[in-house]
Amino acid sequence: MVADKQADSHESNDILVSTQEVIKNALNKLGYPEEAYELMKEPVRMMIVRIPVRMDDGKIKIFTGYRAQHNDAVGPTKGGVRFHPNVTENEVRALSIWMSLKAGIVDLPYGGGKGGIICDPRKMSFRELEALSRGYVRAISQIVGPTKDIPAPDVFTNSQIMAWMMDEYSRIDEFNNPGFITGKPIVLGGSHGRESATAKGVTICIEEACKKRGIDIKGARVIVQGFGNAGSFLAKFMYDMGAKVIAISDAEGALYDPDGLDIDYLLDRRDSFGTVTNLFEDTISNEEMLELETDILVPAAIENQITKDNAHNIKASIIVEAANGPTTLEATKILTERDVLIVPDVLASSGGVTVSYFEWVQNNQGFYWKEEEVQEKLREVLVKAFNNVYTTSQNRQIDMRLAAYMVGVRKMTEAARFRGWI
Ligand SMILES: NC(=O)C1=CN([C@@H]2O[C@H](COP(=O)(O)OP(=O)(O)OC[C@H]3O[C@@H](n4cnc5c(N)ncnc54)[C@H](O)[C@@H]3O)[C@@H](O)[C@H]2O)C=CC1
Ligand SMILES: O=C(O)CCC(=O)C(=O)O
Repeated sequence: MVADKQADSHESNDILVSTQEVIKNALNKLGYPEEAYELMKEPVRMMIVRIPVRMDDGKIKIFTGYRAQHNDAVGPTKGGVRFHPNVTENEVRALSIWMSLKAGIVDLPYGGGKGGIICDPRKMSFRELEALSRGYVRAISQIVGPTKDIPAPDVFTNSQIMAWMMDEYSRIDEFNNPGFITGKPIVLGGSHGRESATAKGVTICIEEACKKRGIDIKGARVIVQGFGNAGSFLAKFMYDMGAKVIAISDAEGALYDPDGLDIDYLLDRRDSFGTVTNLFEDTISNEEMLELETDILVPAAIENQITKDNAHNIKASIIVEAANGPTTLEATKILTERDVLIVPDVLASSGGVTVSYFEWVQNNQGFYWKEEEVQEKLREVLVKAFNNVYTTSQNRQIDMRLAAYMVGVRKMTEAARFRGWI
């Protein structure tokens, strides 16, 4: 038990440590003093909560949850809530820092926040999940709210969970408060385009990256790791654009067809947790899939999938990170030396929080936009952000991850400076 805990904290510690390393490097390159790094290296607030839930067998189970608020110099913090057995405190800390960077890159009036609960929703009933979601909101209610910290979906959470959380917060607040959370169902104040927004943002980044590398998406080979919210919509967008999606995967394994998979068929069969490969006998492993010949590779599942151990074997010429933290720093270095273009997570996956911002704006003004308006605004934001980061990387002769951190960290550091914090 103790050994497990140590192994866990070591792994997620690495994510935090590597994030801190790039933040430090970015702040140095921008010429900020040491105090800026001291402020930015950790969340300003971290809440740990214990949530009792009566399970279907009548017994009470206590769950541990977290909410990290990285930096609120620019505005309220914002970021998703993850339900996953491997959630750790340090992972949530790192994820909250990445949210601040995303908000900076796409220029939103937010800082970063992130939440997580250690649980396996795949093994819980609907009723147990509702009780856990409501219990989490009650536990963190003092530090969240539409002008403080606005949660959203992440791994293994969805619009139904957002709806329960919004309802619980509205009860506590004693009035209907849709702006407390984003990623809600449309009938409860959700925005058109939010469900597919992360994948749409990734698609826009793929289009821009392909232009830089002279790759035609039509006919290009694409591999997508993860078939949940981000991965499944992305596979569908690529498929509809005429790309050949040769492999997809989920937590159980991967499917591969060099002639291209039938994505519509797979979408019809996947379950609500993004699992589909368990229905097939002829599967390969996630590890094997990542090393297949391809033009574009999109990790859209979990952290630390591309490491120094497999980076030399990756064949893709473009990697677009839909997932948070799929590539380690060592792997980034190896791949960059091999001239692989990596579009980093903090840029590539920022479509989700961008449309979440649109949702929050619509909730605040009580006036709702058409799907086309959302899509047009999202494209404008993402194309500008991509080119800003790309140009920074070219001008400074640095990889796109460091360039993205430089772009992302600047606004909150300036805001903190004007506030007199540093
Ligand atoms: N949903 C959103 O709006 C956003 C999601 N992201 C990131 O995208 C990634 C995926 O998130 P979602 O699609 O929302 O989650 P999801 O819960 O909808 O889907 C997760 C997918 O990853 C697969 N998976 C889980 N563990 C795996 C493993 N060990 N190996 C391979 N596949 C595994 C699952 O089977 C599922 O297909 C995460 O890193 C998340 O933080 C980033 C920005 C926004
Ligand atoms: O939609 C949001 O507010 C946050 C999405 C998120 O958690 C992420 O980008 O990692």
